[in-house]
This record gives sequence, C-alpha cells and structure tokens, in this order.
Amino acid sequence: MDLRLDAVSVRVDGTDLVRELSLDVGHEQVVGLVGPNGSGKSTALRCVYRALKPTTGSVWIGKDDLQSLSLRRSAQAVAALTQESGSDLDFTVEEIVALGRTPHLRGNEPLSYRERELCRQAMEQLDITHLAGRGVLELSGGERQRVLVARALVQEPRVLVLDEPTNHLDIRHQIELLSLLKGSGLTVLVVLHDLNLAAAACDRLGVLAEGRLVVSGSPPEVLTPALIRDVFGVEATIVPHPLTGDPQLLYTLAPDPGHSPGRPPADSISSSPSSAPERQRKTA
Ligand SMILES: Nc1ncnc2c1ncn2[C@@H]1O[C@H](COP(=O)(O)OP(=O)(O)OP(=O)(O)O)[C@@H](O)[C@H]1O
Repeated sequence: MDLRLDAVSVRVDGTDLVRELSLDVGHEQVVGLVGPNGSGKSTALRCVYRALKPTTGSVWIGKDDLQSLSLRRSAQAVAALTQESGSDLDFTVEEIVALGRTPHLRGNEPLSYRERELCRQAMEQLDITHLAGRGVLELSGGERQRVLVARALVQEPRVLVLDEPTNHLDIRHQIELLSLLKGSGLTVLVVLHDLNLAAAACDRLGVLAEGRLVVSGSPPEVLTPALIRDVFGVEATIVPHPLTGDPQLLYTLAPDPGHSPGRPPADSISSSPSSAPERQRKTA
C-alpha cells in the first residue's frame, strides 16, 4: 500500500470536519474522493500533504507514518496540487516546473541533464512547451493549472494528491489530464466533482458525506442511483458507457412548471391575450 489513511479525524474549534476516515491507495492506483460541497474532501487531502495534522488517526506513506518523516522526506514522497497552489508565484512557466525538483536538491545545486529532460517531458505532456518563457501570473486559469500539474510530475513523488485538478480546464484538457493520471504509473488520490470523469479515470472511489466515508469500491460498485440520491440528493439514471462500460450518470434538470428555458415565465404568458391559444395547445 503506498498511501493509507488510518482512522483519520480532524476536529477544528470543536467541529469534526473529518471523522475516522480510513482509505487505502494501492501502488499505482488512482483513487477518487467524491462527495458534496463541505463533506471534508479537501480537509482529508490536507492531512496527506501535511498542511494539517490529524487530530487522531494517522497517514502512512508505505511503511512510514507521515508525521515521523522529516519535512524534506515527506516533500519528496508527496506532491500536491491544491486549490491554493502557486497562486502567488511570479516566475516563468519553465522556472515553476523546475521548482518541482526542489525537495530533491541540496542548496543551489543546478538541475542535472536527467532533471532538465524530465521538465521538458512534463511540459510536453501537459501541452505547455509553447508557454515556457511566459510569466505564470499572466496565464489563463487552465494554462496555470497545467503548469502546476507538470511541476507535480517532475517531483517524481511516490504519491500524488490533487484537489479538483480539472477546475478551469476545457473538456479536452480535462480528458488529457485524467488520461495522463490514469496511465502515469503514479499512486494518485484525487478529489473530483465530475462523477462521470471520476468513473472513467479512477480505479476506486471513496464517497464522503459530512466528514465520513460512506462507501468505497470500484466505480460500478459505488455509483448507484440510491447512493447518488442519498449523498447528493439528486436523481440520476446510470448507464454503462457504450465503449468502455464505465458507469455514466445522466441527470434531468429539476422541472420548473412555471418557466422553461427560452420561454418567458408562465405569468407573462397568461397576461398576454394573444398567447392564450398557444398555451392551451401546449398543455393539451
Ligand atoms: N479551518 C477551518 N476551520 C473551520 N471550518 C473549516 C475549516 N476548513 C474547512 N472547514 C469546514 O469544514 C467543512 C469541510 O470543508 P472541506 O473544504 O474539506 O470540504 P470539501 O468537501 O472539500 O468541499 P468542496 O467540495 O466545497 O470543496 C466545510 O464545512 C468547511 O466550511
């Protein structure tokens, strides 16, 4: 097991944000953490990249209790792409990507040929080579997100954690990023909101609600209409993807009898004499 959360609880100001969360991520597995807003996903991830210390329970990287590692060793072992990552760094893309090697370097040691090659490959994989000389602060949200993923990859971590990495990405780059994670050979714990992409990209899913793990297992085991209803309060029809067999969720927008898109509200229709027959035809 590369990553193990063992009965992790986080209590802040008397409130339990995460409650006795146990979750394993096997070697080279991609595990998705899903759940409603405020269910504790980011808080759980923070315990893995040491931004938070669990109040009780522990996080294991291989055979090591994370808290027993030096900060340098845990920075070598765990790379994180978070909501806060790199928002204040005024460097070029190339420089930011190279920063991923920092935990492995001593002092001002320059990058080796192999490390420079690693940076080049990561930039190519993330489709940012053409941005190499640009300042990150002038990039779009999606471009910056890809730069940060490249930085995490060059870190060559044992475990990669990502908090909503598809934020800001257009659909092509979402698919490319998740395909990359799936085929990367890295051990990955990733928070995702898009359940269809999560089903396609992840070997296993863990579902959080109110800080507790409700269920974990393969996407077809976990993603059932009953679970989606109970946890998200949403009705979903679930069908197998025609090509891959992965479960895919279909939603219907909540009906609003008074107003449908593209039409004025019902009140304004009924107040207009000329629209009365039209309305009768539609309701017949
Ligand atoms: N430092 C803090 N102090 C107090 N409450 C906090 C703190 N950090 C987070 N919370 C609360 O803990 C709960 C879980 O937050 P968290 O960010 O882990 O949820 P999440 O599942 O990642 O949500 P989202 O999907 O909206 O990103 C939320 O109700 C949040 O308001």
